Order: sequence, then structure tokens, then C-alpha cells
Amino acid sequence: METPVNAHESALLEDLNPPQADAVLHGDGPLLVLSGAGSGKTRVITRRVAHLVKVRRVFPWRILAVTFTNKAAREMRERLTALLGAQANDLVVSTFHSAAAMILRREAEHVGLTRSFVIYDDGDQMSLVKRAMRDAGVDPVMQPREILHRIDQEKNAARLPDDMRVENDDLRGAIVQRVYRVYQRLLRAANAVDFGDLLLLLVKLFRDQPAVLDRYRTRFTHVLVDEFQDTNPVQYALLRQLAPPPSANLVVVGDDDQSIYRWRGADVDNILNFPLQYPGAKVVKLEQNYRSDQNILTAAHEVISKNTRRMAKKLWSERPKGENLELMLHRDERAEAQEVARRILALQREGFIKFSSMAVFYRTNAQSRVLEEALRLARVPYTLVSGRSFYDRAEVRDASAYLRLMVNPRSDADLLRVLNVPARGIGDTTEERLTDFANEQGLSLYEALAERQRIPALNAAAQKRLGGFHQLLVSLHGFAQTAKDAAGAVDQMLKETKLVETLVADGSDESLTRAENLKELLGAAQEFDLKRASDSVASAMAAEAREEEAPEGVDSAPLTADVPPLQAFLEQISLVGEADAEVREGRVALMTLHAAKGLEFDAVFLTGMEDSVFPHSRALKSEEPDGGEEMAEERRLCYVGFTRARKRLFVSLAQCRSLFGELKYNPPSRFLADVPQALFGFKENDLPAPPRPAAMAPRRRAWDDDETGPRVDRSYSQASSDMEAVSGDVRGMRVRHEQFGSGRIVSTDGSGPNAKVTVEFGGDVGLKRVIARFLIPG
Ligand SMILES: Nc1ncnc2c1ncn2[C@@H]1O[C@H](COP(=O)(O)OP(=O)(O)OP(=O)(O)O)[C@@H](O)[C@H]1O
Ligand SMILES: [Mg+2]
Repeated sequence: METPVNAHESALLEDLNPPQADAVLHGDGPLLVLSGAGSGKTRVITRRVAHLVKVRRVFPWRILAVTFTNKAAREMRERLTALLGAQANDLVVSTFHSAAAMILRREAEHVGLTRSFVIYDDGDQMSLVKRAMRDAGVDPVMQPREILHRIDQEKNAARLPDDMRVENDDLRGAIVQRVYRVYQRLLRAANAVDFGDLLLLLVKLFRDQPAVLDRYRTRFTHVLVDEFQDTNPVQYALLRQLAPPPSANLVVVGDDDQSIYRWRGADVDNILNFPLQYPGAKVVKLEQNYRSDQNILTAAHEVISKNTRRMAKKLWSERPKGENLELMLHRDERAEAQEVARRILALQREGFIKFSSMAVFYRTNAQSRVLEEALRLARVPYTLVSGRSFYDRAEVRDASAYLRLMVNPRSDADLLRVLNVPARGIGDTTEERLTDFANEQGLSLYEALAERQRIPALNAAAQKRLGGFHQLLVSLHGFAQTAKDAAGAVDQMLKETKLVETLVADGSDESLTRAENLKELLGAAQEFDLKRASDSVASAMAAEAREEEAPEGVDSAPLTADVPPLQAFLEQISLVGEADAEVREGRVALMTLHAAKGLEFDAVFLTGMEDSVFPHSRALKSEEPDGGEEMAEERRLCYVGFTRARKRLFVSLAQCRSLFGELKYNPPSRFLADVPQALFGFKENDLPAPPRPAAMAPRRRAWDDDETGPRVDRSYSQASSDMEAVSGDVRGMRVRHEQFGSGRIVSTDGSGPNAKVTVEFGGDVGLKRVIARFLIPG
């Protein structure tokens, strides 16, 4: 460690341990910080950025710091503003996607777009894929969803249609390639990109036009990446372009144990092989955890250490052992939710833990509904962290479609969405004639509208309606050209389209709520304008305060400098991700495990700890004995979940659960079997026996109606019935019937040998009502 050179430096290093300080002080060249959860990786990134600016006098605009979510970027910026003041404004702190979007917009002409391109989300992508399938004339042998997934995967791997490797006998691959080609053509025609394009087009541009790449390489002398374990190949390619091996100043921090986005193409090898890609990279390991009490860390360690392919690391903590972990067993998901709500209230009252320091996690979004209901009933304030929910509402999507048409009328998907919203009497036939005409003439729908007189077989009334709609779009587009701020444009759009007016006139409760949401969108635009104005003032002041001049000829302008306000606002909306909702003051946070990455809470409830819920049923289907890569990823997700907790960790499970409209009796999560009993405060052989599924043995799904399949762990069911007083409940029990074979009891009517029992039998038999005495157990 070097000696601090001045007061700035000592302030920045004050509360760092030696390896952290080492990483902050590291001079030039690549650096990898690889370490477990809660060891201060994110703190190292922020401090290092502050150190670069304050002590090493690097211009803030030369620094590109990339994080995983907008929320994380926002938090990092806040921390940096606290350390650097107004200078923080000139830093580029963003997600990969938003950094790429900003650069791509500046260079749009090079990739066949104009600067006003729009960004399509999943929903838009889906309708585009369907259209591409029609245009490509492929038989509907594949689901659009599957094709879209494959296209996304290709993009994550940095492959355009021509780069796809399709074997001769790979029919499905050939179909994907064909649709992908048309899909890309449709995107370009609409002056639109999807998420994958943002990165892919930029990587291609940088590869094909070295002069363009050179400008950004010269500019960004320092690139830093948080959560590096979750980068996918196209993101890594971009990093290597901007900060090429072997000697660029690329700092990556991450934890291979927290790699949880394989399904989005993330490749954990990126972090494991970093020292090979960047030979000579300095490697720093942080081993002290500052977040969690020892019991929590031990549990997390025991779960993750079952994974075979990982960098071994063991965290230690100076923090106390802390409280025991708590295992909560419940009859069903409703009982679970009620108990979670009750415990939250108790913690707040007796444990002095604020609502905002508590979180409830679950594996899949579908689990949130019951939890929400219970929290509402118990009057526990909460926020659902599911960032897109607001922007995914139908009325908000309609409004956004109009806004996007304002800047880019060529966006066909948007035009189709609002062609008859609010209702203006344009029916399916008219729509079909319009689209057919546009297709034949090779025009965008907007252009086709202008030529509507030439559309065959269109009656005068339909002509007139299309004319009115066209007029509306022309007027809005004109307005957007000169709009001074985003809010003005949103306001104008709402007025001209009469979206709010129509909803208010309808007057139903639902319509009024929708109208409120549109006003909320206007509010979001106003907030955006304010923020933009204050940022630009701050950044001008910071520039003035600096003694040094930016060097001649280097591009130092803010990346969004010339972007018109409405467009910048739309970009922000498009890039809102799943994990982006604010964790609000005074509220418990509800979120999926994936969204919990990087966060910390005093108390964490991890719900649905049952096999096939968590680990997800997908991972249980794996053929490999230990569940293969999918199971390893679920295990990492469990590690992420556990390590979010500072002081209290509750793991909870239900004996039976309705999920996705099905009633399932799942055995306890195999991850629970890895947690030493003592951490729950159980002594050996204590009852209730902690659930111990045959965790390591290969097995089938528990509900498979198959004689060779495993059975619900009876000892566990017994234990939990003792706890929950559900004795006498035979639901879930396995039974045999001479004629129908084996099955599982779903419900009963009456008691004794003549009770009527509804049983779900295997094979084609399905649900049957039979008399109890004709059944034998097993
Ligand atoms: N040297 C330190 N002294 C005291 N507290 C620290 C120190 N380093 C980090 N912390 C605190 O420990 C907690 C975890 O830090 P941080 O979020 O940076 O860890 P991380 O390694 O990024 O975790 P994750 O792997 O979950 O992303 C934070 O509350 C942070 O403020
Ligand atoms: Mg972190």
C-alpha cells in the first residue's frame, strides 16, 4: 500500500481495509476484484472513481462506470455526488444498455438509423416477430416466443443473422435465421432497435469503423464494471473494444458465486478467465464481509460450497454470530403470507427494524400476489419492486406509443397499437387494407397513410377516418420537432389524442385510475425535465470550477448533449428494467431474488423454499446427477438471497401451494438440507426434523405420477402437520385404485370409509371422484 499523499486521499481511504485500499490505489492497467458477497466491491468501485477524479485528476468525462441496473447506477451516482459534488455529473455512470444507447444515438447514421430511433421492448419485439414470421412465410411450426428467445440469444452472443451457425439438418435453426433476417429488416425500416441491438450494433460499428471506436477509446481512459460475473459475450466484446487487453485501465469487480443471469446469456467464465484475457491483470481478493452476521454467512457458505466449479473463497466477519436463522413451515401459501406479514409487524414493533430495512423475496413473480394481499390486509406498507409494471400498463403503453410516433412516425408497431385508440372507428378491415398496401408499396404505415387515396377498396368513411388519424400524427410530429421539454410534449400529446379526456368521460373506476396513470406519466416527464435542467447547470459550474482545460480534439461532451428532451425521456422509459423500482422509505420491499442482487436489508424473508419452486422446476428436470448448470445457478441465487440479510434471515416454505393455477405438494427445498441445523437453533434429532430431502440423489419431480418417482417426504409432512395442526388432512396422500391405478388425493367430502374422495390419477385418467374404501394407501 502506498502512503496517502494528501487530505483528499486519506479521507477516501479512511474506512477501507488494506486490500480495498489496494484496489482503490492501483495505478494503471487491468484490475480484477473477485470476492464474496458484502465484502465491499461496490464500495471499492465508487471510491476508486472518486480517487481518480480527486487525487489523480482524471477528467470525470473520461470515466465510464457500468453497473447492472439503472437503480444501481442511480445509487452509485448518489454516492459519487456525495464524494465529488457537481463533478459527478460529468461521469458516465450507467448500465451497459443505456451507455450503448447513448453512444449509438450519437453515431446512428453509421448503422442505418437516424438519431430519433426508438427502442422496442419485449412486447414490441413479440409483435414484430409475429409479423416477421408472416413475411418470411415460415410455417407456424415454431412458437413466436421460442423464435424470439433464440434471436435474443444470438444477439447476446454478438451474432447477426449472417453470423449464425446453422447445421444442414437443423431445421429449427434455419427457421430462426430466416425470421431473424426479416425481423432485423423490419426493425431498420421502423427506425427502431431492440435491447439486443443496442449492444450488438455498437460492437459491429466499432469493429467496422475503427475511427469511430478510436474516438471513444481516446475519450474513456478508465472503464469500471460492477457485477462483472453477469456480463454476456456481447457486453464483454464491447468492453474489450473500449478497453483492449492487455494494458487498458479496465477494472472489473464481481463474484462468480453471484452469477445468476445465465438465462440471459451471461457467462460466468468471463470473470473466471479474466486473467487470461488480460494477462498481468492485478487481482485483489476481499475476504472480510461487512454486511451479515456470522450465522447468516455460515448458512450461505454451506449452500454455495456444494457447487463444484467455483473459485473457492471463504468470507469472514467481525460481526457477532447474531440471531438464529428461522425456519417457517406453513400449511399453504396463504398461511405463509399471513405469517410473513405477522412477523414483519412483530419485527418492526419489537425488533426496532424499520419497514424499509426489510424485504421479502420469491423465486417467481407469480408468488407476489398472495404476499401482497396478506400485507395489505395486515396493513404493512410495501413496494413491489417490479420496475416495468407501471410502464407495462395498457394505457401507459398507448401513451408511450404516441410519444414514440411523435419523434419517429415510421415506428409501425406503435402506429398499429394506437390506430384505433381512443376508438375512432377504424376497424380490422381498414387496418388490413392499410397494412397490405404499405407492404406492397414498401412504405411505412405512416407513409401509407399519406397515400391513402391510392388504397384499393377503401370507402369514403374509412378514408376520412384514416385522414383524421394521419393529421393527428403529422401535427404531433411537428410539435415534437420544436418541443423545449418532455413534459410539454407529453401534455400536448394527451390533449391532441384525447386519451385522458376519453377515459374521464367513460367515468368507470377503472377508467379513472387509468386517467390517473396518464397524469402520472406527465408527472414523470416533469420530474425528468427538472433533473435534466439541474444536471446541466451543475455540470457547467463544475466545468468552470476546474483549473485544467479539456485537451484539444478529445470528445468530452456529455453523451446526451444534443438529444432532444422528449427523445431522452423516451429512452429513459424504454430502459427501465425489472429491478428498477425505488425501494421507498417506510415500506417493505417485495421482489424476486434476481432483483435483489447488490442490495442489503436488516431482515430478509425468503419464501417458497420448496423444490420445484426454488430450485425452479426447470433445474429439477436436468438429466445430470447434480442438476447440472441450471441447478448450480439456482444455488447461486440462493446464495444471493441469503447474503442480502444483515441481521435476520427467515426461510419459509409451505406444504402445499397453488402456483400457476395448480395445486402442488412439493418437498422442502434441497437447499435447506445444506444449512446446518444448529443455525436454526435445532439440536440433533430435535423435532421438527428439518426437511432433509434426498438432496444429492438424482430424482424426478415429486409430483410425477410414476411409481418409480420419489414420494413427498412423509416425515416432513408429519412434522409440519404437527406444527400447523392439519392432522386429518389427507390431501396430497398417495393412493391406489384397482381400476385407475395410482394417484394423489386432491380433496375429500365427508369422513370414514364411505367418504367421497377426489383423486388426481396418473396418465390419461385425470381427476376422479371415488369412494374411500376402494382406495389403498401408497
Ligand atoms: N471497509 C469497510 N468498513 C465498513 N463497512 C464497509 C467496508 N466495506 C464495505 N462496507 C459496507 O459493507 C456493506 C457491503 O458493501 P458492498 O455493497 O460494497 O459489498 P459488495 O461486495 O458490493 O456486495 P455484493 O456482493 O452483495 O454486491 C455495505 O453496507 C458497505 O457500506
Ligand atoms: Mg455490490
